[in-house]
Amino acid sequence: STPQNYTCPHHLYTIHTLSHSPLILYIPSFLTPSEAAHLQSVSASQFQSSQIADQSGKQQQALTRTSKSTSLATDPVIRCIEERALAFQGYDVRREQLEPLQLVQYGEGQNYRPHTDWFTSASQTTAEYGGNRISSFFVYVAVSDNIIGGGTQFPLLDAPRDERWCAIIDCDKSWEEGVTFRPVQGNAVFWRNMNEGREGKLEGDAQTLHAGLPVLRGSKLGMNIWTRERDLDGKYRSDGI
Ligand SMILES: O=C(O)CCC(=O)C(=O)O
Ligand SMILES: [Fe+2]
Repeated sequence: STPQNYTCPHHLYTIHTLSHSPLILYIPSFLTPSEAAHLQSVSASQFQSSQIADQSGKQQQALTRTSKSTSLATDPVIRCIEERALAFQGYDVRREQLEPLQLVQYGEGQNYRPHTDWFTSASQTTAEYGGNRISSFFVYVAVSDNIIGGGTQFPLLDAPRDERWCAIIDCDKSWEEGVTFRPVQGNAVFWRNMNEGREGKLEGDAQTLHAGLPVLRGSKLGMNIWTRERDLDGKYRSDGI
C-alpha cells in the first residue's frame, strides 16, 4: 500500500524517434524501478488467459495471443504513471480517454501474433469505448535476466541504419523482418495508431502492425497504456463512476 501524500517521482527520460510516420518513439526508463516493482506486486495474483475481441466484438481466448493479462484499478502509484502517459501526449488528451492499464505476462513459448491495436470492427469502437485507440505505449515492466526472444516486432517498418540503435533494437534480424525492440526493463515504446486521413478523419495506420515475439527462455511482464479518441464510459475506466 502507498501513503496518501505520495508524490510522483520526477522522470528524466530521453526520447529516441524511430519513425515519423507512423510516429514511433522509444522511451528509456519510462518507469522507475519502484514503480515496476509496485506493478508486479499489485498484479501478481490477478492474471488470466488473455482475450482478444473477435469481429462481433465478443472477447475470446485465442491461439494468436497466448499470454496472461489483467487490468489494473488505479492507486497513487498507477495514477502517476497515467499522468505521465497523458502529459507525454500533450495537453489535449484527457484522463477519461485512458483505458485501465493492462499488464501482460508471457512465460516460455508465449507470444502475441501480428496485430494492430486499433480496431476494424465497429463493436469495439462504440461511443462507450470512446471510439478507437489513437495511441499505444508498450512498457517492459519486468524482464528476466535470462530472457531470449520476447521482443516487440514491427514487421512493416524499415530498420534504422545507425549502429547506436542496436542497444535498443535487435540488429541480428534481417531487413525483411522490420524492427524488433528488445525487451528492456523499465523502457517503453510509444506509437500513434491513427492518422488524419481525408477530411481530417482519423484512420488506423496499417504500418503499426506489430507482434510480441515468442519468449523462448525466461519471462516478460509488459504493460499496455491505450488512449482512445474520446472519453470512455465510466464503466470501462479504472477510475470508474
Ligand atoms: O508483447 C509485446 O511485445 C507486444 C504486446 C502487444 O502488442 C499487445 O499486448 O497489444
Ligand atoms: Fe499490441
